[in-house]
Amino acid sequence: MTSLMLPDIASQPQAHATPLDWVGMHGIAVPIQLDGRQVPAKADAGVSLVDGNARGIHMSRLYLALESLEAQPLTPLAIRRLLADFLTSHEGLSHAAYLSLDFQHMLKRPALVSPLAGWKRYAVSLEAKIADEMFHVELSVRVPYSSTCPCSAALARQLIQQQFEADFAGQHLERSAVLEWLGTSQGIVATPHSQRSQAIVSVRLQDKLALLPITELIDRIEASLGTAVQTAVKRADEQAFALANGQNLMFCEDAARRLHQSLQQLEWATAFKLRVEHAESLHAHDAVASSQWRW
Ligand SMILES: Nc1nc2c(ncn2[C@@H]2O[C@H](COP(=O)(O)OP(=O)(O)OP(=O)(O)O)[C@@H](O)[C@H]2O)c(=O)[nH]1
Repeated sequence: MTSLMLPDIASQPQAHATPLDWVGMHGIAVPIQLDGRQVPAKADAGVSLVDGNARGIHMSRLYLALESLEAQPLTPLAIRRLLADFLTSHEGLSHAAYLSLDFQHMLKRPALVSPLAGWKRYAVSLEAKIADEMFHVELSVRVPYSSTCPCSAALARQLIQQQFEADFAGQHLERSAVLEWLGTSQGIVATPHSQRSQAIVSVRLQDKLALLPITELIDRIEASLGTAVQTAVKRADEQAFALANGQNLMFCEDAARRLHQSLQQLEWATAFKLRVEHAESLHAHDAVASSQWRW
């Protein structure tokens, strides 16, 4: 049997003419090219089905078009061309084309003090579409960081002051005795709580952008939050991290405001939304703040 004789169900007329917003495939395995490396990604690819009389779209045409991602670096232009291919291959059937990509972006990060370095893995997703002949692309990243509660820090300091009063009341202060006291957990009786936190940021990119600013966005987020989680850590690095956290106390509101102000400076972003989640060690629930700009 030749392919000409195979039944083509998708092309058959449809009894109930109802257009559909999105038809396609979810969770396709595709290799993409990032920073000269091949990275495994998961794609959702779809088009609208505006011809309500057509039974179905041509899934294989979308699937095969995705092969272009393997052969070139992932850029906004490459994504735009791919979406244009989706539409060309569905002429008369579709007006809108969609692509989502999920992958992990690996970055090597230096330690704070020691000459060590290690890898960090960031969850990245891209949402792109051509609709009403306009191209839109949104880049989302999930960035872990450390936050120390400012209220908890103040309460701990107060307890240390009270302990100092109790231990040294009425005494002539000996510098060496105070120094020794400062180095004990009987003196420094309380510590503030810290939490591993996450910033989830989505940025709508300018449509003429030549490159995908994934690393730039992650760097911007980590710089504005101040206490990124670490990779390879020796004791000197851990001590530097403790100092950085002590000088960077923040509620989730502080983190969200900092991020908002910093993201507004991005030249290549036309809109953004952000959410920060502080996985509290004080509670079994999280403290969360979110914000958006022109979203
Ligand atoms: N439209 C549609 N196709 C599906 C679905 N599930 C599986 N398929 C299959 O996807 C395969 C590819 O469809 P097409 O792209 O139309 O394949 P084709 O007709 O050989 O390719 P063209 O000649 O390019 O149209 C077919 O074998 C369909 O049966 C579905 O829910 N909808």
